[in-house]
Amino acid sequence: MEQVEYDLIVLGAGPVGENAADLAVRGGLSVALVEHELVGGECSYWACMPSKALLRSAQALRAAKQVDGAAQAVTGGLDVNAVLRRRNSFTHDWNDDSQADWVASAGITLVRGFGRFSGPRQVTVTAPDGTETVLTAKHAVAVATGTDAFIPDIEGLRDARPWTSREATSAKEIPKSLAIIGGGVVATEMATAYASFGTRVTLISRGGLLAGMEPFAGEMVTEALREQGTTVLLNTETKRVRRTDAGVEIELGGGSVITADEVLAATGRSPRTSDIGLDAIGLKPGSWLKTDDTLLVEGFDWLYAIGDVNHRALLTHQGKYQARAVGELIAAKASGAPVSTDAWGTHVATADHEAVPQVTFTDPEVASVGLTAEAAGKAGYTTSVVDYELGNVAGASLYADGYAGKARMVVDEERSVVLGVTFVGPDVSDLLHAATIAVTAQVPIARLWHAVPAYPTVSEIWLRLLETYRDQQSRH
Ligand SMILES: Cc1cc2nc3c(=O)[nH]c(=O)nc-3n(C[C@H](O)[C@H](O)[C@H](O)COP(=O)(O)OP(=O)(O)OC[C@H]3O[C@@H](n4cnc5c(N)ncnc54)[C@H](O)[C@@H]3O)c2cc1C
Ligand SMILES: NC(=O)c1ccc[n+]([C@@H]2O[C@H](COP(=O)([O-])OP(=O)(O)OC[C@H]3O[C@@H](n4cnc5c(N)ncnc54)[C@H](O)[C@@H]3O)[C@@H](O)[C@H]2O)c1
Repeated sequence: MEQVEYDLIVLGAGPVGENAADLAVRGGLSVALVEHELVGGECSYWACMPSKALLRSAQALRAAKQVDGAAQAVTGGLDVNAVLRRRNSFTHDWNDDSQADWVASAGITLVRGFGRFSGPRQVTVTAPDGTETVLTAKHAVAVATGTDAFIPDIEGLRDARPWTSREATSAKEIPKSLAIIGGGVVATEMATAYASFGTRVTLISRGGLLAGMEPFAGEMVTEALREQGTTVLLNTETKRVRRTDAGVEIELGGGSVITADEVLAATGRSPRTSDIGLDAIGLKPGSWLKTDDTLLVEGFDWLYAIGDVNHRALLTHQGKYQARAVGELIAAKASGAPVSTDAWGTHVATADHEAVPQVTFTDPEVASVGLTAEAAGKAGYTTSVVDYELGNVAGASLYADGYAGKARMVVDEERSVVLGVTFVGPDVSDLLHAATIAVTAQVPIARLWHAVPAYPTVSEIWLRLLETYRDQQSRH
């Protein structure tokens, strides 16, 4: 059995593990990056990239159809085979050579195989041919193993071999009908994509859609999905699922039965920690790895958890943000350089708490950052809520005929700063970063008036929100 020592071991080469390894190498450390599937992780091959590729073509088609003059040039429908071909180009046909080449060029040692803790600071990697290598970490181990799809305990569901996000994002053939259980981001995005391919989609949510976001986001997406031909069943329990010769049969709470070729379980995620030897270091297998803001796992001074597996914010960009903090922190600690761990310091992931941006790529898109009005109230802030119809902005009316959308800004009255912003509308995703800067930098409202949006862009929504806020204030 081979034994090797590195300054840092990173377990899992998804986007988050890759980034942590890169930053640590840049800080002068030797790093082993352990991966048992594809370098690039879920995001590159079965999540962000293929899902967005599946959505983009229909979005472009819709955008052209919404502009008189361009609409006349749209004489055909979506070419689904071309969409799948384009998706395959983003996943490199599920081949990770280019990412493995990047890892090597970055000076990181890629160790192919399945890693498990075999003791403190020690990871044993079982290679595909069964050989074992024991890796020892001089300074730290960072767990970046991500998540699997969570399949709930619905009678018959597991036996019915449901699709998860993996099958939905990598499908080579498009089913004629698809039932989706769940009302979150995966459910709404995949309903949007498959409906655009002509699949008969039935979405079954036990509540509303997009819980945790501003309520109008879920309401507008529900309405849009229905207009796009999806059957959206809200407040509906899934009682039983059964695979038949023809596909699947799904019994709902009220006793009615729906049938479909496939069923997609879009019901959340579970941490990939059940088989990584957590018991060898005194932790419970299968648990989320809870961390402090330096991403150290509670009770350890050498064990970090980054990305999805720590359950702080299950998003690639947020995990990469954590990875940068951790890679630089471990390198700084190893060299005796100063560390910066106060709130908003270099080596902490402060933004995870109240400044997380997210885009849901439905049509309309939902782009949000920070706290919703409800979350801000629960957190004890005294707030004002400012709403504006996006379609009334001159830039939006030029952008698309009949542009319909909505924006909300949540203001902290005590500090006069923005706590959260939500945009719902066609192609609003790139409006989001200005909002993220306003929220993270805690830009005072008085100064925001000096950030002048160019006329006539959709960004003028900022001016409208400020004017509306001013008018609301003057009425009080
Ligand atoms: C359908 C879908 C769409 C999404 N779209 C977006 C989006 O548009 N934007 C966004 O920000 N987020 C999106 N997400 C979330 C995003 O995919 C995750 O937040 C991100 O992949 C987390 O990165 P990670 O590196 O923590 O984990 P992962 O990407 O899951 O990578 C973990 C890696 O660790 C490896 N690994 C695990 N255990 C071991 C082991 N024991 N030994 C060796 N290797 C191991 C795995 O093989 C994997 O390669 C989406 C998720 C889904 C499901
Ligand atoms: N564009 C993006 O940024 C993007 C896209 C997709 C996924 N993601 C990330 O991936 C993660 C996973 O997405 P997701 O949609 O799977 O999770 P989610 O947490 O967003 O939604 C899960 C849904 O499943 C439902 N559900 C859970 N258990 C159930 C049960 N027993 N019966 C019926 N319904 C049940 C919930 O009510 C909820 O509607 C999210 O946290 C998200 O951040 C991000």
